[in-house]
Amino acid sequence: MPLSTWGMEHDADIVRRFEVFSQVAGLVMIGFGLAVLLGWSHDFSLTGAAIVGRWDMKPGAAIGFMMAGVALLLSRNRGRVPQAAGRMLSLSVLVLGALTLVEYLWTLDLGIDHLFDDVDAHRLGRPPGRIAELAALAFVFLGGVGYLVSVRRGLWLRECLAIGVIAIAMTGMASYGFALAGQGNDLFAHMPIHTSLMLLLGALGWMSSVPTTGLTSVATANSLGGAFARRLLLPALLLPVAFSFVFKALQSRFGVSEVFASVLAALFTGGTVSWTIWWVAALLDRVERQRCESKVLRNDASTDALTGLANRRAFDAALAGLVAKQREHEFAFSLLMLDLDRFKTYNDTFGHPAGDDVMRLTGHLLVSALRPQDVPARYGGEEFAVLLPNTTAEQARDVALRILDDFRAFPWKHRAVTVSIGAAQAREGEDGAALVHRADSALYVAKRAGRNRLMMAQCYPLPVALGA
Ligand SMILES: Nc1nc2c(ncn2[C@@H]2O[C@H](COP(=O)(O)OP(=O)(O)OP(=O)(O)O)[C@@H](O)[C@H]2O)c(=O)[nH]1
Repeated sequence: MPLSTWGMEHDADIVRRFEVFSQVAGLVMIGFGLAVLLGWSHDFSLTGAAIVGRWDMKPGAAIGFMMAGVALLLSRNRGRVPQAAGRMLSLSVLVLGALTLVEYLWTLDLGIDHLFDDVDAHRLGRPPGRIAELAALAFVFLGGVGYLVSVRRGLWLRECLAIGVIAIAMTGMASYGFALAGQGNDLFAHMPIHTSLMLLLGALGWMSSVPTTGLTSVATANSLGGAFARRLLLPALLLPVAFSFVFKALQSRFGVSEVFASVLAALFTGGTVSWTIWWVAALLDRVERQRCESKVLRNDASTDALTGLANRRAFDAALAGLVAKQREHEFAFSLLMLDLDRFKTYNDTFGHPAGDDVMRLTGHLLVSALRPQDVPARYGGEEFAVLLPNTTAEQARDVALRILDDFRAFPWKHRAVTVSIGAAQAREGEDGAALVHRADSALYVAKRAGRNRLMMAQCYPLPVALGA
């Protein structure tokens, strides 16, 4: 079932997947935070084996991620108490980050950094267990995102804050590669890589929890743009960071020169961008071709091959549409039924191919006599029908007389070709079949009256012959 927000159509399945991702992100943050806290309390480093020489996530950060994770899980619950609890937790994440920043800015110690003994503390020259500066800023942003999502306010501020968290997380990840290569002594040097990863997960989790609003609505859109965003955004976000990380790690672990590592990172990043552009171009090309093919197929299915007019199926659909529209609004429309006169003798005398030429020319004559919104159709054999929207019987009569004149004036190849016309304005509540029947009956009367003329189907007992 498609959901629609901001004029975009969203696929319910994709929306659900994003919501599930947000819940998984919440669970991972809680689990990771718990594991880190356990590590601190039992004196082992969770990431020590994988991330040599780097310090672990601080206990304060682990608690921040746990609170953000629970808030994310609660965001799915519509109850008032869980909603209020989720809002409080998000505000707590914000306050945690803000207090840490206050500590840095005014060299204060508010006592929030002393949960566990930190062996790195002396090396860093700051209180034990204090969250890195940029991680603290990211917590302020992350808490803000969570709060704004839960109160359904400040859409663009919320998206800007989420992008801020993502930017900090990605810079943290990229600079980790440099730090590995022994060149990182800047702000990011003491922000652990897994803090960056959890921040990224938190921001994406909050953005995915409201998948039909903000920037995420593009990724869940049921369109080509949505398909691009779903497939390309995350790789585009992560791959360049991953490359710089991997090649800097190569530099530090295997003694690859800095120039060579940078060249490799540039090559792979450039290759990824080129591949992405190629992929988008190939997909656009395929979509364009499919659109052309389906247009041809659609035309084939609704067009009469000989005359180029609408076929019977398209006529029936257009008639049903007008009948339905008339039921909803006050709306006049009329129908002309046309039949070539003595066409059998034409065929018999000049041959079937010459008869086909007449059929084709009839198509041209009708199109040139009508407005773009009128629907001329081949009804069957040498019988034609014309639907005239927004047209009263009087106006339909003028159109039919014009067609009669056009046939009479046309320089036909072998002999004059004329047409008989029956016209009827749709009555209120009348169905399509009844309207066709009345116009067809008028056409029959026109034939009986001598052909080459118009007969109006009226409310009067006797039809009125015109144009003879
Ligand atoms: N060439 C050609 N002839 C067609 C086509 N469709 C129908 N016809 C012919 O149109 C003729 C219709 O003949 P009738 O129904 O007897 O009517 P008529 O000769 O036009 O006479 P009235 O309608 O009474 O004026 C038949 O000979 C059909 O074969 C077509 O697509 N091409």
